[in-house]
Amino acid sequence: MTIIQEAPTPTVDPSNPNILRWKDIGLTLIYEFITEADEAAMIEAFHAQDPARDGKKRISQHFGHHFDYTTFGSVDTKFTPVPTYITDFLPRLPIQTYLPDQFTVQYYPPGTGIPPHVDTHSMFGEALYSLSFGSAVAMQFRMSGPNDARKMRLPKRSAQAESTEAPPAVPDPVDSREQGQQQLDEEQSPSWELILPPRSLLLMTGPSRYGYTHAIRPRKTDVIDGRTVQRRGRYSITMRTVRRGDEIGCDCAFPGELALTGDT
Ligand SMILES: O=C(O)CCC(=O)C(=O)O
Ligand SMILES: [Fe+2]
Repeated sequence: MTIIQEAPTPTVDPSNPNILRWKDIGLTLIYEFITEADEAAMIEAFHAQDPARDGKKRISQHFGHHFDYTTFGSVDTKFTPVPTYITDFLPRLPIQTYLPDQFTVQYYPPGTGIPPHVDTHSMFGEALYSLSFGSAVAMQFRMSGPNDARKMRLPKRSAQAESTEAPPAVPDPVDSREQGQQQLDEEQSPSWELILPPRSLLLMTGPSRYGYTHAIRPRKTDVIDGRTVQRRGRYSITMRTVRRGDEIGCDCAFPGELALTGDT
């Protein structure tokens, strides 16, 4: 059984109460990063391309360098121009030394979510952003362990075939008793949920980016400030920076990586 614990307490930026930081795990949440007018325009732009709102599945739109669900990397030959509703806010992202160049806009009808995963370490830069709009949602974090890495879904074909890098390592086999114990430990490793309000920007770096899985549980309600609240349609823009050539690879201290689910 998964143990749910209280979310750790953030530090509020002394000069801007809209900025919350969990410094030890590299997590930042910025409230009201976009205006309500921006939000309305983004929702309209999304549905101009994908009119359905009443489906039961998450819908994704890809901009910039596409994510390739067979390699968990990016496709260099597929580039979709990035809409101005995204490029307009890039100069306000908290990290300006490098900027995202891959954008996935997703619509989550109420009741849908995304399974626990760690976005690929080797293919994307450290900073991982999620801009939420349309509805609040709870994002669940859980420290990932070696068994999570073992469950990693390897790419169907290696994006590194053309590069000089070795393909992703297959985790060492372990004896089944040890594996069973680890599985138990991990199932019992506590998870906690963080409410992402509409118009907020989440930035994951360090441990929260590499050492924790993140997920959205598929359910119709969330508990916000002690009240059960119905989810409405929620949208997000996941922003990543594609690593290229020599930058592909990962020497971080965290165990393995879980690939994204390839269902979109
Ligand atoms: O919808 C979100 O906020 C996060 C989505 C996500 O984790 C991803 O696309 O990798
Ligand atoms: Fe993710």
